[in-house]
Amino acid sequence: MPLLALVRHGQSLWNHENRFTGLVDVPLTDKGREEARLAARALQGLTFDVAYTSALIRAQETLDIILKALRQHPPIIRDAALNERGYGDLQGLNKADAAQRFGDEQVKLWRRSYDVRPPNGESLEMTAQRVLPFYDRAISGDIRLGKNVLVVAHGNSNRSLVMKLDRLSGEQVVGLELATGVPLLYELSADTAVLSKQTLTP
Ligand SMILES: O=C(O)[C@@H](CO)OP(=O)(O)O
Repeated sequence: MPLLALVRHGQSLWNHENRFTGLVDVPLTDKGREEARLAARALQGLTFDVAYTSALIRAQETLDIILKALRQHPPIIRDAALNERGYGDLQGLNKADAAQRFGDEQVKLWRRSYDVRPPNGESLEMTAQRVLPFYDRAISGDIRLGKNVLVVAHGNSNRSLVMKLDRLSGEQVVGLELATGVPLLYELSADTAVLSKQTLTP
């Protein structure tokens, strides 16, 4: 049965600095590179036929480190559809400073609700509206061919995918947090139904 591994990139410079990142193209930290190596260790023993990542360097570098550690060279598809949610005017702000300025509740709504849009940015719903059509037209095609697929993307692009795969509602997705560099492994049927899910703790 085809496998789908979902990985959020390792710690980025702005994760480390606690800043809203979104579409800003920041690199990994040394800790992020180590998290990528640990993700590879957790994925050891699996063989991937194709890999997908975003157009952003933190996800691409995480994928490169994982594939190098696994000594695998599948075709890589890089697509902006898998980019992090655009955080609009919040990009670059420190998250704790933003909570002081706008209030904890407002910042939580911007960060975790399904349909509240940060100023000039994307809600999770808007992110899902570009991630899920890409899943349907590209990734699920590979799964239907029986391929094992590795996706290395971002907190909110992966939250969109998990919301679909786990059939979470807009209310349930509020509580979904994805750690950097911790693979989620789905076993799917050839018609892309989820058969099982596990978290591969490094
Ligand atoms: O800043 C961001 O782009 C994201 C991911 O790091 O943050 P959040 O946890 O608010 O979704």
